[in-house]
Amino acid sequence: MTVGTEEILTPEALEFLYCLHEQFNGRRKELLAAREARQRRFDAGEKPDFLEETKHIREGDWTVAPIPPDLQDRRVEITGPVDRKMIINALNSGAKAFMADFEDATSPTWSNMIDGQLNLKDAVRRTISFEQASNGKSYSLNDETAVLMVRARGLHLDEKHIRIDGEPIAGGLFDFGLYFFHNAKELLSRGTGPYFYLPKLESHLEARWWNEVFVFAQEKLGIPNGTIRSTVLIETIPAAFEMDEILYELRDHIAGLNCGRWDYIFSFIKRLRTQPDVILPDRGQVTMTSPFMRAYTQLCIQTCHKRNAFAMGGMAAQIPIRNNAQANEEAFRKVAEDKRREVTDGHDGTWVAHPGLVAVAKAEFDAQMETPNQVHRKREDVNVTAADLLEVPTGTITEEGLRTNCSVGVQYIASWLRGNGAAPINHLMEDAATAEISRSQVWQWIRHPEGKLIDGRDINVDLFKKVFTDEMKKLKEVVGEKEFRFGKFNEAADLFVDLTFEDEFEEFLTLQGYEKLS
Ligand SMILES: CC(=O)SCCNC(=O)CCNC(=O)[C@H](O)C(C)(C)COP(=O)(O)OP(=O)(O)OC[C@H]1O[C@@H](n2cnc3c(N)ncnc32)[C@H](O)[C@@H]1OP(=O)(O)O
Ligand SMILES: O=CC(=O)O
Ligand SMILES: [Mg+2]
Repeated sequence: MTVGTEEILTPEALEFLYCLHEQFNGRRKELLAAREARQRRFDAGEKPDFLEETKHIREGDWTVAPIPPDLQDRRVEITGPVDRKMIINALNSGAKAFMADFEDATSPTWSNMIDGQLNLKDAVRRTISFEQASNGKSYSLNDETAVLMVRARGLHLDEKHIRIDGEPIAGGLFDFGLYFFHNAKELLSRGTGPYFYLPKLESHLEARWWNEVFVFAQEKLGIPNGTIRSTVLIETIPAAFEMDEILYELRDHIAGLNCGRWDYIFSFIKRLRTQPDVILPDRGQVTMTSPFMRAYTQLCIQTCHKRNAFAMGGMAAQIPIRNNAQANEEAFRKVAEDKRREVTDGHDGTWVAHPGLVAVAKAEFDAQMETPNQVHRKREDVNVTAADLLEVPTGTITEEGLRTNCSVGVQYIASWLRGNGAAPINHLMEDAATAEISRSQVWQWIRHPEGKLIDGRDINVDLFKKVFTDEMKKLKEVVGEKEFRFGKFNEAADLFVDLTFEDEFEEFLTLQGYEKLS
């Protein structure tokens, strides 16, 4: 048993999880089935669009409940896995908030899940500390720390280690339920609150589900309704058409929306993958200045500010590069440029992946945002249509792009299978969302009639096999035979190939990956 399990899975906490599962798992399964049904409609050629039946909400005059004082200024939020040392580093980083991540940045092994809950429990009580065995360095919290927020797993993921009447509990209910159960009252006594990030929502009905979970959980613990505050990631293409509705459903429990750019690109590919006019160029060519990405971020800002909610920016992939000052400077320049664009557009804050980037992002926001947020900038000048959100980015597919997708995808999956959900690869932050882009591009390029390299060669199974074999050979040379064998690279390569060859597109690589995790 993982050390500390008894402290987290107390009889009372298990009873709480049981109640959440009983109340909400049935509806979760219906919502997942609704995603599948919608996919079939997209496969038949339907385009995502604003919903007719919720027009009154989009056109209505309403705002979300006032946002708590400690969430008013979120100009820089750091994100990271629920690892003990990283939690301390993130809370001490100088960022206004820290999103502790059970989703994209975490491989959901049982020990990661239990340790993560223990670490967060200690962090909330400020008793968290860490000794690094390799260099004897000690870690503890500074007097002033970031506001803690927790991202629970998405609706699609199960937590297979807790089964109720033979069924696994939802990963998201497990993460939310345990963090809330153990910490909500403590957080309130310390003048803050139970704050969450909600990932990968595809509709306002999913937001309604989360709202019902919150209402139920607060009542069960005797905590006032409206205490929980969540920030919903707009990181799927269907959700971009339901931003008002998502805010509306969660209006008593919302703090804002966040533009989760990497999953958004993945979702665009995944949901529209069979449509003849939809094919994306190399991953490196799809940027935040691509018109469809600008349309979505601008609409998010306008929608949030109209409802007095915050519009958070996203994650630039660059991270500090040690031992190469010039490359490091270039990485910082790119992050600064990204953050400058976000604050100029009207975002109220942004994400960074690394403590070394807090100052870079803060400088850009400080320079242009004198107030704690800029919710007063209503951006009434923005006029985004469905066609703008669906504008397919132009560019080219190169052999290099195909090779990078294979290599980076396998390197990330190997890391995830080893229990690390975020990894530095080619000096960029890679996590579950970025890896999904890589493998979904390869899947689509092989099958799409326009799946051709810039030199006219067809991207087919033979080309993929050749490129993939080459890339695995190169990887083996770089990491070494032994590391390749024992570092889960073979398993990762097998999974990448399986996902690529399955005609029925797998919704998330982490679903098959999870079967291989302990
Ligand atoms: C698409 C999305 O969902 S984005 C959000 C999800 N993704 C993430 O949260 C990624 C977060 N970032 C990370 O996990 C890491 O920065 C990585 C994996 C990208 C790079 O990690 P590393 O190569 O180990 O970073 P590096 O060696 O430069 O770290 C230096 C120090 O900073 C710390 N550090 C790095 N990133 C973080 C972080 N996000 N939070 C807290 N501490 C961090 C390290 O623990 C290390 O501390 P130490 O000096 O006390 O030992
Ligand atoms: O969760 C964030 C993203 O970009 O995906
Ligand atoms: Mg994401």
